[in-house]
Amino acid sequence: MSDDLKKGLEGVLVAESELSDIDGEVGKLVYRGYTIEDLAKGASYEEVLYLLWYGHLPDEGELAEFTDSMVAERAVDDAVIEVVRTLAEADENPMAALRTGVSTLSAFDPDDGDADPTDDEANLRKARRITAKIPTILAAFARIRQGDDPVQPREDLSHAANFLYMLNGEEPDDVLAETFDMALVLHADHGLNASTFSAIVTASTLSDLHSSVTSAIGTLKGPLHGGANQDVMEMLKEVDDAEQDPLEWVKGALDEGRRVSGFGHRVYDVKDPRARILGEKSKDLGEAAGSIKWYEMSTTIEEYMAEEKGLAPNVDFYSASTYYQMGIPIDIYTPIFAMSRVGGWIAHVFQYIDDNRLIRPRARYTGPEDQEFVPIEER
Ligand SMILES: CC(=O)SCCNC(=O)CCNC(=O)[C@H](O)C(C)(C)COP(=O)(O)OP(=O)(O)OC[C@H]1O[C@@H](n2cnc3c(N)ncnc32)[C@H](O)[C@@H]1OP(=O)(O)O
Ligand SMILES: O=C([O-])CC(=O)C(=O)O
Repeated sequence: MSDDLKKGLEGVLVAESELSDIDGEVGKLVYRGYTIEDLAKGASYEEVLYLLWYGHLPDEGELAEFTDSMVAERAVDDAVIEVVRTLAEADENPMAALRTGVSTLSAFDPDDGDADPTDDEANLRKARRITAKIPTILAAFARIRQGDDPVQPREDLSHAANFLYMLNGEEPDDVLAETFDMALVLHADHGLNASTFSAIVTASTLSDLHSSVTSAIGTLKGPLHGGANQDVMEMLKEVDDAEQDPLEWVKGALDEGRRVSGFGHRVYDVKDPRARILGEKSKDLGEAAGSIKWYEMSTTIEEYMAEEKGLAPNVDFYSASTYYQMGIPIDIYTPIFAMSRVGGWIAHVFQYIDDNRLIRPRARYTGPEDQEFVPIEER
């Protein structure tokens, strides 16, 4: 047994995976051998889900069957919506609300209860239900808290377009629907990131799929992981609202020893390929709207961070201004990340439990030794 301490488990191999591969030196990401650039350009989120869960890209018949099976699961039980309503009225944090919402889904899942956690067919049915219902829960939460009624899912729209429809109460145009679909494709999987690791730690105890996804949502919520996309937009807004020079802002933040959200990565030494794609999208959206101020502010910060800190943007940096220009409320950026990443979490859980071993690392004990126990009344 090695006594080397690997803080943050950096570089530690704990599993084999066929799902996604990252080359952090050149900034390359692939899902099952397909580059993220090709998938972003050519595949829908539904195709990527199929690829991750079933191992190959679907043909037209397979995709139609899969899509129908997902669409059929979009509606959420009224009792779950009532829980969502209570959370929205209590002004719950959206990620916390999503975490509780997904946890609540298990009470209404016909395959939950005493189901064998390694039953592949039951797990796939649960996977479809959880993934199809997350957008419905999230859109309902976002609407209820602003005093609007939830909008029922439509059957004729894609996963991405249906979410925007349920969120805004109107069908998105093609640019919005395609941009959002692409964002879902980009966020679907990323090796053993922290939230995916949480999901498989939970699965490795032979717990159920809802528990794995709930654990993962809680992990994605933090500002060092998925929570960074919200922080990035709040930072850009702060700079803009104060009519500050972005360079001055970023210098000040670094001088105070603060981290700049959306920069740095455990695996990438160079710009995250997803940030390259989203940066272009952010610029396109700005040009279409007649102002690229968010894009320009972002690139100014990017250049300074590269020069001063040698740090490059991660996926959260340019997703922020992309979502902002799509009119999406800032505090649901991280739940949107979860809405996509659930596909990857589930794929990793399936893969891991196929050859399961309990995940249980060690901590080096640094506490006191040989203490003499003193009964409470004598302390
Ligand atoms: C989807 C995702 O999860 S992508 C990541 C989203 N998170 C963020 O954007 C938050 C900001 N980024 C960070 O905090 C980090 O870069 C992380 C958490 C992503 C990666 O962390 P680690 O691999 O553990 O790197 P670590 O925290 O050890 O940082 C290494 C050095 O870079 C510095 N650094 C890393 N990121 C940043 C940053 N964003 N701003 C300023 N300094 C930074 C650290 O202060 C540290 O410097 P030091 O050695 O002088 O103390
Ligand atoms: O891989 C990571 O550590 C974080 C990340 O970029 C992701 O989860 O998409």
